[in-house]
Amino acid sequence: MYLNAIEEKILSGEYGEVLRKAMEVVVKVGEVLGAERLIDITHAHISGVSYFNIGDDGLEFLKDLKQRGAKVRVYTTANPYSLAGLSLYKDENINKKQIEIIKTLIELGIDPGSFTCTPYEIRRPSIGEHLAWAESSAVIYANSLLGAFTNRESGITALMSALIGKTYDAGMHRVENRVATEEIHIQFDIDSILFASLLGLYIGRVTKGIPYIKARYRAENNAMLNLFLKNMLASIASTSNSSMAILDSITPPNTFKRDDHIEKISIDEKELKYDVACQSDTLLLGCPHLSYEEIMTLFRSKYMEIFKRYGINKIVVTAVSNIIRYDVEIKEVIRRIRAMYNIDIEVLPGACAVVSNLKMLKIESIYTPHGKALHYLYNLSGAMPCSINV
Ligand SMILES: C[C@@](O)(CCOP(=O)(O)O)CC(=O)O
Repeated sequence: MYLNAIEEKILSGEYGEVLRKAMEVVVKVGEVLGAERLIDITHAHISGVSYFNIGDDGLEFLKDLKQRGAKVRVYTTANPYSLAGLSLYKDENINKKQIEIIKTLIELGIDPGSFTCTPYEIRRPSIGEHLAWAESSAVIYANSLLGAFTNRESGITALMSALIGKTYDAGMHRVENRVATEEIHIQFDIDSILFASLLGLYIGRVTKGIPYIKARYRAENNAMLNLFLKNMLASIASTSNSSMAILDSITPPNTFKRDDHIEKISIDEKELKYDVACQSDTLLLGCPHLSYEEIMTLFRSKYMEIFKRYGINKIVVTAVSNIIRYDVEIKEVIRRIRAMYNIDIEVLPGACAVVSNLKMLKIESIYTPHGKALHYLYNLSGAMPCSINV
């Protein structure tokens, strides 16, 4: 791989051991993927934040980096923390360790107002920006909807890229690699989060890499349309390694190439099964995180009546941290919903229920319309996910 003079110096250790190691990791991964050079990034997003996922070893690794003076070189956001970040566990040690992870990441230079799986709601990349993002749902959103360029990084490679402000020029960073592998025709109107999700989970299972999706979306407003798209994409990324889908008439032109001689697949509503026979009195909304507009769209009578019919009396909402700007408005709606429907709502900015041990919080099962949560909840949190048609 060609390295410029500064990159060479970093790699030879002239700027210290932390940067040398970070450069070594990025160059090695790049060489394996056939990169000929490094490119500058504008924004890194790291995963590996939940104490339940990274454990003591992960925390030690981050603390060691900090002690060696590591600091990110570019704007960097981080994934949400587990519910232990809000001190929700009886086990003080778990809360303490999660808070230490958060503190260490902030000391490394991560935006303290981030901690979200939707970093594009904190800083929206422009078309053509090169990023080093982990978090599969954010990666596929950035490539497919925003016209940005990022590979699906691991927590470690994204962090190493953040430290040097660069990534390797391979994979999704090159337009010639952004070619659809099959054309998928959706035979029904996408009109709910659940069906957008089930469709995404299905597409993830059949795609060879980059599905070209032709679909009609029937959404009441832009917030709902965004919910359909982001849940479909997050679900594709849950059941596949895919880091991009090309959405007909939506994905920005010139950020992908077309090949007309690809397999055509058509998907009918009947193929999407969701008869999970389980029930709960609790609903999880916000996987990926909800924005303020999305919360307000879902906190309306139309949906509360559906939730009541399912026997739900508690809603846990995980959301992008910047919704705290609308604290007064959100609290007022929550108060009205409690009075009218007897449903308690807890909004948790910055946190993620899916990466938290829910069994320890005595949550055995939970309703959710989100495909990513339906896919990961059981293995990551121990709670049984029940699908709800919203
Ligand atoms: C399932 C997933 O969202 C878990 C992220 O948790 P953490 O930030 O690695 O603790 C990872 C992904 O989808 O990229």
